[in-house]
Amino acid sequence: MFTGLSAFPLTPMNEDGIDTVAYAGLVRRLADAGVDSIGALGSSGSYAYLSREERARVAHIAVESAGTVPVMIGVGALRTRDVLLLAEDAQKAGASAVLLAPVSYNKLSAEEVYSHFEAVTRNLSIPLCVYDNPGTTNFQFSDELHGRIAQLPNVRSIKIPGMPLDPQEAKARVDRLRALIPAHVSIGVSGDWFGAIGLNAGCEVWYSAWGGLFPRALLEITRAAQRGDAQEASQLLERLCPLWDLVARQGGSLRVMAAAAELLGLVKSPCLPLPLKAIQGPDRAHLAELIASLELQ
Ligand SMILES: N[C@@H](CC=O)C(=O)O
Repeated sequence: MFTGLSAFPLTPMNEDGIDTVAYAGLVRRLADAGVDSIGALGSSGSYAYLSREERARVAHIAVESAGTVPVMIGVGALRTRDVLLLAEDAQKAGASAVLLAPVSYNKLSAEEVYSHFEAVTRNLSIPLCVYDNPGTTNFQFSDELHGRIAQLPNVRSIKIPGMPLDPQEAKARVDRLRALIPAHVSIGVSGDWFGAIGLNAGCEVWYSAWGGLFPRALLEITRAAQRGDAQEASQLLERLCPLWDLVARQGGSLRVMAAAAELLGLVKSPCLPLPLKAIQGPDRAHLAELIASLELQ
């Protein structure tokens, strides 16, 4: 399951908690578009804002609605004990894999992160993807730590943030990591504007937030890269630059994705867990124009 496009849907909320109908619709839409896997409860799925019960509910709906498409469930939490419970819930829901970020409040040491992954993988019976996302966890993995964690049982993929923009430097980055991790562990790129460069540099999977909303456009890029058409993949991604510029201006994808989902009528407004809010004002109007002009669907 750790190849191609892994799409990360939003988790829409309403006044009662999870908007289960809208969520099932978002997941079915991804499965119908033909994504290779679905990443439920990633950062785009607001995992850090939800209770254990809400997360278990989301995991069940994701697996049920995805049909035959494998589902990976985010199980990150501050305490190892809570991660173990969340991983148990994900396995009970029928998840194909779990995604684990070293969530922190106090800055974690490399040894603490290693022990955390060691404890979780020891208790898992499904694959795990290591979620490297310093922007939200405040933890910077070294390549050496990735190499150590990748040797643990059940580790099958690493989701790395970003990529050098120069193709040769990107390839060197992937090659350096590849030399440290076993062949059965795939390397995935995230940060959507790096998708084509990462796949072209040898990443096997694109972990994509916007793939959770516009699967067809991002699948086109993924398939071009997979068939070796690096130029086509880069050009298709560059076409979306105005969207990436808007995301950069807003400091991340989540609030922009929420507004896009609301504009498309895929979720009701407001759809994010408070205090988060979808973008409003001129940038929201600009987003509506972009969705139309870029023919995103
Ligand atoms: N980081 C995103 C996915 C890829 O960009 C998420 O966790 O939702």
